[in-house]
Amino acid sequence: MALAVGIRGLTRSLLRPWVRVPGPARGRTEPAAGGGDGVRCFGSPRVLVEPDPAAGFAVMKMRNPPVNSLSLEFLTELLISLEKLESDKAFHAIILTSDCPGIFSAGLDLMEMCGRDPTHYAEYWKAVQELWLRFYLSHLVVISAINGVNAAGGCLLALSCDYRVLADNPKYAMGLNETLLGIIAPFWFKDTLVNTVGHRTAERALQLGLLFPPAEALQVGMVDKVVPEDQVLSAARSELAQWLAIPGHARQLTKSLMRKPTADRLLKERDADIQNFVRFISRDAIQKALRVYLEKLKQKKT
Ligand SMILES: CCCC/C=C\CC(=O)SCCNC(=O)CCNC(=O)[C@H](O)C(C)(C)COP(=O)(O)OP(=O)(O)OC[C@H]1O[C@@H](n2cnc3c(N)ncnc32)[C@H](O)[C@@H]1OP(=O)(O)O
Repeated sequence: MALAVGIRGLTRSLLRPWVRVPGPARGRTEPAAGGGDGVRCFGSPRVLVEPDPAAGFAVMKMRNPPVNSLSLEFLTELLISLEKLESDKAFHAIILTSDCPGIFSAGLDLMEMCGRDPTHYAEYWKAVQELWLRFYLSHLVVISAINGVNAAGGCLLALSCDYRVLADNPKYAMGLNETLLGIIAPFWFKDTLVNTVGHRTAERALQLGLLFPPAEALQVGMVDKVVPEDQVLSAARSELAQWLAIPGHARQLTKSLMRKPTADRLLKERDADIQNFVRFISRDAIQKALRVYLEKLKQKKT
């Protein structure tokens, strides 16, 4: 099986980088995230970036409606946006949020894991790994402004940030709910959760597939702050000030010191992890479980 799917090659083949933002924001000069004037938003079809270079950060808005499920194209666009900001010395931080009302992310795109062939599963999983590694180890400060429900792979993305602000709405539960789908969070999802909430809470949360409403998410340490819904972005911006006041090299090296051992575990076994995923997801019983789950999501509407 061809496992060496290069994400950089993939991004080049899939996307024209930095296409103008489609829809209402196309070609428009919007107020920058931090309030500066005249800075152009940029991005790709599924990721809108509102830069505020004067303040040193950008707001990255996920907009893959209806539920910001992490499809291969969407993962690729998120990676391109991150790379672009990381390679520009004007930016020291990102605020990651959602442009889909009430939804931060529904997690990995089930359509990418259902009824496809092993080569596709391998390519998809490599992109999921890459997204986690790049966000988890980013030299930028990454703060998530979680403005909606946030399941499984979406929760992993938020857990990879340096700080999490969650909107105080009881509907906005978040967690790694994989077991509810009959699947298993991989070891690096587990490690990221353990590093955030501790072993006992993670063990219970992972086995039961718990999605924590805001008050509980705060209590177990899954998020750092819960604020009224209309203050999520401003709270993230205020928090950023403290992080940006620290000498950058000292903060970055400390982040790496804390996170590298966890990332190295995956880096050492990356291909084996892909093969495990492909074997697991290709099993008839797992495919059936995912189809049943998808069907339940659809039936919920009727
Ligand atoms: C070894 C494997 C390891 C894998 C590791 C991680 C796995 C994951 O991340 S799996 C994904 C887990 N996610 C979930 O369990 C969330 C599922 N979704 C929901 O609970 C709801 O959709 C949500 C609460 C997010 C939003 O609810 P609504 O606003 O009521 O929207 P709908 O439920 O009607 O959804 C709209 C539309 O989107 C489709 N959908 C939802 N989630 C996903 C998804 N993760 N992937 C693909 N598609 C998704 C849903 O079926 C609806 O489709 P249509 O009926 O065609 O409109």
